[in-house]
Amino acid sequence: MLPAVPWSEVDRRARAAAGGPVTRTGGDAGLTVRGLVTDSRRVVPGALFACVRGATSDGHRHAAAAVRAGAAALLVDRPVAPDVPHLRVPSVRAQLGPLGALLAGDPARALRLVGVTGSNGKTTTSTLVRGVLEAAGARTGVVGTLGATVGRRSRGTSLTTPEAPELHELLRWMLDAGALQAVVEASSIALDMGRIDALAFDVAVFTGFEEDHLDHHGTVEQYWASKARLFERDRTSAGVVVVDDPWGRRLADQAPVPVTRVGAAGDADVRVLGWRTGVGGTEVLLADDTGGHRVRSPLVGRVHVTNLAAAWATGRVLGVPAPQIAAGLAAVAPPRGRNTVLGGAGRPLVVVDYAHTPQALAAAIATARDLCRPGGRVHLVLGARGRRDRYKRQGLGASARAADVVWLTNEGSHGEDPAAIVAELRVGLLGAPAAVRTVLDRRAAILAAVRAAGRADVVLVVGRGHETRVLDTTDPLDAVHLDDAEVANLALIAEHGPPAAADDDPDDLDALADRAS
Ligand SMILES: CC(=O)N[C@H]1[C@@H](OP(=O)(O)OP(=O)(O)OC[C@H]2O[C@@H](n3ccc(=O)[nH]c3=O)[C@H](O)[C@@H]2O)O[C@H](CO)[C@@H](O)[C@@H]1O[C@H](C)C(=O)N[C@@H](C)C(=O)N[C@H](CCC(=O)O)C(=O)O
Repeated sequence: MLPAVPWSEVDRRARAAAGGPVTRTGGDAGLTVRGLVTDSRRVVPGALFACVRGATSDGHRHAAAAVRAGAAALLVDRPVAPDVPHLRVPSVRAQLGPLGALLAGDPARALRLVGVTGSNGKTTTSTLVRGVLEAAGARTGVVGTLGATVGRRSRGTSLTTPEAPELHELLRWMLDAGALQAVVEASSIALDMGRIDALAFDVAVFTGFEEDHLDHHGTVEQYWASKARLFERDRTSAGVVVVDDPWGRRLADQAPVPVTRVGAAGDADVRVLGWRTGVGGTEVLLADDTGGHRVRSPLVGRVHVTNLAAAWATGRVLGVPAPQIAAGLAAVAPPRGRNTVLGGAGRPLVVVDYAHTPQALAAAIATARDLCRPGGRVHLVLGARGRRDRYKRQGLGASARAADVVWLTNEGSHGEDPAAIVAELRVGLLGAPAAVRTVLDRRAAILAAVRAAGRADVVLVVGRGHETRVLDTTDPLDAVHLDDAEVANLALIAEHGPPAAADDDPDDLDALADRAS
């Protein structure tokens, strides 16, 4: 249960955080508020309702509804309901972190915190870091794209990084459940919009970078700058940075906090010396200041090599002994929709992955190629989400050229014409050696790919990963259930029968070729 906080205390915290004048109106000495809410449809009696100006709506317009739902007071930047106790501040959004923390009882002060950012690999790395910290004996919560978890309890979230009040409430929930530590996925948009304000991380992790979310950030430089903010002194004490791309290298060079460099480069502090991956998992050979280490993980795919190395480095920075880190990494099960491997046992393999950027797609195709049996082909089921980051589509098509057969399909058009989205993907595929087919119905596309695949082949279904809802209109209420892994499993059974009893697949790491980094 969230604490009841005196109105005067809210006023004091708001003044400390504000960059300009704060005016308190109404509210007698006995007034308390419980919980900070930014959506009028979620107000509970006694809450403080923050009127946030957004891109499509303005919370000030919903203040009356919030009061009707029982809001005890309002946080505003212009007067809207003079009779209701309110605090007027220069920026409501800028107060969400400080006041969200206060109204959740400042849980972050009692938790050791790790923040994870990067274009790809945030979810996997967060899950791995949690595994490392739990192996060291302390209960650890995690919040990110897959929701929030502590112990065996989970809660759904609608954003990768929730709005600050929800995030602080989740940290309170974790603390109350006995957590001593928490791992927070920090998206660039969240960093930009202040969703992780009022959190001081012990370690900030950067998993890598490629162009994304330019609809929001405008330029790549701005996108990088948003991520780099996590490495400022007021946000973290230390950094762990994958330096395999120039943006990571630049971050490691410019960060004002001590940084542990991770990657294949000779000057990396945690250096990847070699790796191999297959259906049985991934093995990475690392070197750090304590010597060489062999890390084994059930996660499948080359993209996880640096995720594992970054989680290793985070454990080291937090003082976890090497054997416990290795045990923790070995015990973490693959997160849902991150190179989830289905099939095998006499049937083609199907890999379901979240890859939705050109580089992530290229890496996913390379992993699918690693998993093919001799002579096997890669069938790629590819779409692109409507009404978001349209500039990525031709790049996705270009990466798809590395597949043998490409099944272009719908990935949730959000009101756009699915055929027009596919046409834009096709531009990147012009002249490609790959055979390209279009099946707009996503279920039918997955089924067709699985039907066409031989025993040595791999069907790679990308874009949605763990997601189970798909939307083809602009009204979120029209979203329907669609789970790529579920469809692929049904297709495997329909086309190739149930798994054979004797599994003669090469699911032993020793059967796999070594790679030198
Ligand atoms: C760009 C962005 O992040 N937008 C978020 C932002 O929307 P917005 O500013 O347009 O808000 P708005 O809809 O205009 O509403 C303004 C205010 O009025 C309130 N309201 C609105 C209607 C109503 O009836 N009552 C009411 O009180 C809203 O709750 C809000 O506080 O505030 C909303 C409420 O919190 C968010 O749902 C919305 O996320 C949208 C849905 C979104 O899709 N965001 C994505 C792009 C995002 O943040 N993704 C990142 C990155 C993921 C990754 O790593 O790839 C993430 O962290 O999830």
